[in-house]
Amino acid sequence: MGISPGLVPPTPNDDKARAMPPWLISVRDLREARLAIRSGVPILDWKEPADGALAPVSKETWTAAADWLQRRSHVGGPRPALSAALGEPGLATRIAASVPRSFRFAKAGPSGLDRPDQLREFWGTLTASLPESVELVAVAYADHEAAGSLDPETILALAAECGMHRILIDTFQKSSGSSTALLGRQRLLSIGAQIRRHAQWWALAGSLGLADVQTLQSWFRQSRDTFPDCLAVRGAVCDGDRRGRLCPDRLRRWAAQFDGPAAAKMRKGGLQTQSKPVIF
Ligand SMILES: O=C[C@H](O)COP(=O)(O)O
Repeated sequence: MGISPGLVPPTPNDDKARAMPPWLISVRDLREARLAIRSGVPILDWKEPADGALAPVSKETWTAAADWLQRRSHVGGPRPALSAALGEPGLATRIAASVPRSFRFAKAGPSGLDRPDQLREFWGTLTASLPESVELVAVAYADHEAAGSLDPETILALAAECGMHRILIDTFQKSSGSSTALLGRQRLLSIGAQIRRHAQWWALAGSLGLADVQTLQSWFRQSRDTFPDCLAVRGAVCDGDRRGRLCPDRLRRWAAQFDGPAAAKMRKGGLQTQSKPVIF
């Protein structure tokens, strides 16, 4: 079971890319998506940040995003991969079937699911509902106690068992610090190593600021191969907090960090379709 070619960690000769992976921005509408694209973001995560960590946008906005992506294929230029946030379990299972086929990824929070069998069943239901072309990403919360969910290490192990290729680590509450502060150096290094042992790809989110990125780079200096494959951001690129609008100046500051070969490769359309997890 492998990782999509376009999302494979950078090659050993690619020092700059190894130092900084591609990034992802959460957007709530087309206006924000256009702004994010101008900053060279290869993955757009569609969510309503004012309604929770993984709250979805409306189905109409999904459709508008899919149409916009389709139009971009006619005019040329970078085509981002689209990802849909589905919310937490109850809502996610109701709306998963409506995710447009042209979205690459979907993810749902595991809050309230504190037993492995519950999480397996949840992922199975979502996988059966999502269009075949949309890959389900496993989510673990750094502040899992607040979410009433399993801890990240247990979720990673279950995801590997279920044949899932991609993991997002985020924070459920957006007021209790960053995922780096919550998990700390030893746990994040160990999580990175656990993910690599299973040849999985991972994105790290959770109130990340540029200072967190520097901290991560220093923590992972001795084990760059296990550094997150993607850093996912919202609050730090907004006016005010994550519920505000994307801020062009902040986007520029972040974009300067991510202008590496790995991001360029992804912008050229290196993402490949991933097969469904085999267990479901
Ligand atoms: O998936 C990315 C999240 O939306 C990150 O949001 P945040 O940076 O506000 O925690």
